[in-house]
Amino acid sequence: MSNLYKVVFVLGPPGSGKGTQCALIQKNFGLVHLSAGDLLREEQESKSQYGQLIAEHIRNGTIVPVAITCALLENAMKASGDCAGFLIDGFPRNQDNLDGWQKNMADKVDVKFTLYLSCKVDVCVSRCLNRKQGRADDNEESLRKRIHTYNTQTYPIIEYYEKLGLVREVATCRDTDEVYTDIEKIFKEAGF
Ligand SMILES: Nc1ncnc2c1ncn2[C@@H]1O[C@H](COP(=O)(O)OP(=O)(O)OP(=O)(O)O)[C@@H](O)[C@H]1O
Ligand SMILES: Nc1ccn([C@H]2C[C@H](O)[C@@H](COP(=O)(O)O)O2)c(=O)n1
Ligand SMILES: [Mg+2]
Repeated sequence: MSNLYKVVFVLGPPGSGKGTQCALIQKNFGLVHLSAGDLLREEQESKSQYGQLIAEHIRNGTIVPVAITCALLENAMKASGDCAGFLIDGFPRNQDNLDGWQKNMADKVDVKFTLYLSCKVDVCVSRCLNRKQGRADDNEESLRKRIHTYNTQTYPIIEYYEKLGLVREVATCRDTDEVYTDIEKIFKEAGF
């Protein structure tokens, strides 16, 4: 039996429902949900030496250098104990994320596929503006920047995995339950 961590990346525009769907997958399949954005927000709040740098990137919708994010992800994976695998939400978000992951993690993990949650931009923006979680980047100006970063830097990463036959796309401009029904099939077919 392989000792490699099983990993599913979860990507999609801001507000497409990554966190919402990961919570359901975690509950029903026993994979551990690790949101790169949540880990960075926790690091920022912990008076880390990187706090200011992380806060600036989050406000500007730009991407934190991979050394920081990859270390947070690896530490969280090590701290998780036995589980069915990991849902890595919001990573790899750009070429720097992908390069850093390949360099440090490629030989420790088995990437099963990338779950791509697709959704129209206007629906995503409206969901974020109504989210009411007090996020510093859920405002119109930050959202414009986050969507620009998604279109120019994250979508090319989805295309990279698509060329490898590793993308499973689910449209999320529908009720949460309908979206999850499609996702459940994908995870069952993948043997989870
Ligand atoms: N299918 C859905 N229908 C309606 N609202 C939804 C749906 N999925 C998620 N939401 C709501 O939209 C908001 C954003 O969802 P969520 O936080 O899961 O998105 P996300 O992709 O993780 O966003 P981000 O990239 O900004 O972290 C939340 O308020 C959530 O409750
Ligand atoms: N790989 C990542 C993931 C997230 N961030 C930063 C920049 C994002 O705009 C912000 C919020 O992420 P979300 O919770 O929306 O997934 O966190 C990053 O720099 N690198
Ligand atoms: Mg999220």
